[in-house]
Amino acid sequence: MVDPIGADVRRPEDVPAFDQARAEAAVRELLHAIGEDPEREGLRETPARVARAYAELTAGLRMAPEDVLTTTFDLGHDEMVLVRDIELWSMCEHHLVPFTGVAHVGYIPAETGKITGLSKLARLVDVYAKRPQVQERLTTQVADALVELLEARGVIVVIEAEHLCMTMRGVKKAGARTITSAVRGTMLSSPSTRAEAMALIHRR
Ligand SMILES: Nc1nc2c(ncn2[C@@H]2O[C@H](COP(=O)(O)OP(=O)(O)OP(=O)(O)O)[C@@H](O)[C@H]2O)c(=O)[nH]1
Ligand SMILES: [Zn+2]
Repeated sequence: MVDPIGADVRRPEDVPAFDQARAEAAVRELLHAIGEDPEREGLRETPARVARAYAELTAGLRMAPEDVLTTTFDLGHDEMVLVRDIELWSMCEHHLVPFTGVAHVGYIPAETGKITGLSKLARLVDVYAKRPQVQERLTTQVADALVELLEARGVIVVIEAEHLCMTMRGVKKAGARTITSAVRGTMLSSPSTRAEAMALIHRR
């Protein structure tokens, strides 16, 4: 099943287990294809290493947001919470090379004051970053998970990233940064709330 922006919307339990042997065979084949000799000393362990690396870099495919938003507290705090500059490494689904940057994640809790641990916001970013991605979808998935699971009244997610597929190949424009945002609830309906969040995000 695919959503309008092409996301894989399978439940994590419906995603097959990572197939180490198949990934190793594919990397060996890729080495052949580029004209290398996978049997030479320096490359002998490479297919296994690359496969393990891909297992780690795609671990988010086998995780759901509720696996990381485990700790919620009813603190009665209903004002904005914003974690800025969350380091981000993901993998562009067009070229399978990294894109990297920062995510800023802010929300206005539900009226009950239901909040989560700050580290869980960073873990949530990783659930969606550790899979083949496009930046726009990553941004909206993080925002929608906070609306759904925390019942947050307002959410803002801003991601600033550099795509290595634009830096090391293709147009080769180092330093170009892509900025995406997803805004929900009161962050959308109240310009002053959104302006406050933006000011906090951009304060240096
Ligand atoms: N919207 C969006 N585009 C992305 C993202 N990551 C990579 N891309 C773009 O995806 C596009 C794929 O374009 P194609 O023309 O199919 O592939 P290509 O020939 O390799 O394109 P070039 O990168 O321009 O050489 C490129 O323009 C990439 O810059 C992303 O996160 N979001
Ligand atoms: Zn790319």
